[in-house]
Amino acid sequence: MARKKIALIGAGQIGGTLAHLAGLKELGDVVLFDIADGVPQGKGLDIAESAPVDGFDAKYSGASDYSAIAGADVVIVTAGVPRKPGMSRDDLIGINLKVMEAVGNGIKTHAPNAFVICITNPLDAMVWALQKFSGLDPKKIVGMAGVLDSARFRHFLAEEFQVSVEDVTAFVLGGHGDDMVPLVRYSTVAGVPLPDLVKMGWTTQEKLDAMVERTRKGGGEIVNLLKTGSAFYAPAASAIAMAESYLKDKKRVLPCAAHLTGQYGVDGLFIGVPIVIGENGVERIVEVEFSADEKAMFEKSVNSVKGLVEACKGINGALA
Ligand SMILES: NC(=O)C1=CN([C@@H]2O[C@H](COP(=O)(O)OP(=O)(O)OC[C@H]3O[C@@H](n4cnc5c(N)ncnc54)[C@H](O)[C@@H]3O)[C@@H](O)[C@H]2O)C=CC1
Ligand SMILES: O=C([O-])CC(=O)C(=O)O
Repeated sequence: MARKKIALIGAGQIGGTLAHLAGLKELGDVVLFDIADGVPQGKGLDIAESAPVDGFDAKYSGASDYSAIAGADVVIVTAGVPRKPGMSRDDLIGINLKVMEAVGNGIKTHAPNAFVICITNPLDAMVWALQKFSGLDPKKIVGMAGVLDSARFRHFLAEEFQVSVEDVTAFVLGGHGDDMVPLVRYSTVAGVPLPDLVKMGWTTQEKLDAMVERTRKGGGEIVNLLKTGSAFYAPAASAIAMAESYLKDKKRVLPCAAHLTGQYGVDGLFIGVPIVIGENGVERIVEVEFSADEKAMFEKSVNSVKGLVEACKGINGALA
């Protein structure tokens, strides 16, 4: 059986980490693409030289020509720029929208049947634009944010409760901005919802609220620590989980930015919701019930994404 082909558009901090993880997990052969000629080739060779030590088989190549991604089963897009301290993700919209146009055209020409995972920020607007530029079936393109935001929440919860991260589940939905929606009612330890854990005295409402707030600002916390860029280990791990679910038809239920056509009262936007990822891409959109408070938070987050999409249309008339 031929190996799967994974194309990584952008060979920066996340792209390099994705390439390493894809090899360690033997998901397939990896092509790194970047406009900075030499970087994708160098990272590819460096990781390939680690394979004998770690004992995995995967071919690595680097390129600055889109023809190299031809026939890719999965394309993961991190091309663009990250933010620095003092910036919001939304400040990246102008420069990264131009990048999405180039990447979308490359995918349209060379890998139109791939399952595409967009990571570039501001995420929900960039995945929307990438779908428009590439013309991909909306079921074959998703944005990575919810898995990362939920992982951050799970980490904070596991530390607070002193339990294994494996036994903590969390769902963070909505757009990937500071008004994202961590759903405490749908987050659990060993199946016990967080509000029940407050009642059981495991934590206090104040501490839970603080963890929710820290999750919302989780990206900025890392940006302020790193100073030169943004998080890359957890974002790469999150996208690899999504790619693995597609490549192995695992049908995992993961919070991702998916194209909505009326679900959650949203039409024509990409918003973070729980979806099933299998061999057909987005196989199901899971519509959970919201309380009035949750609905209000979700709508606020959707409105932020709407504003960004309108801004994209203003910048590039072809999207209007
Ligand atoms: N969705 C999410 O949850 C997260 C999103 N991000 C976003 O991911 C993006 C990438 O982050 P990093 O890898 O840390 O940045 P980075 O700066 O390390 O890498 C970006 C790479 O893109 C390349 N690039 C720029 N324009 C290109 C083009 N037109 N075609 C191909 N390659 C191009 C650059 O040469 C660079 O190597 C940023 O926009 C960042 O904000 C970062 C973390 C989490
Ligand atoms: O905060 C950023 O700029 C990068 C990002 O999206 C995250 O780490 O959540």
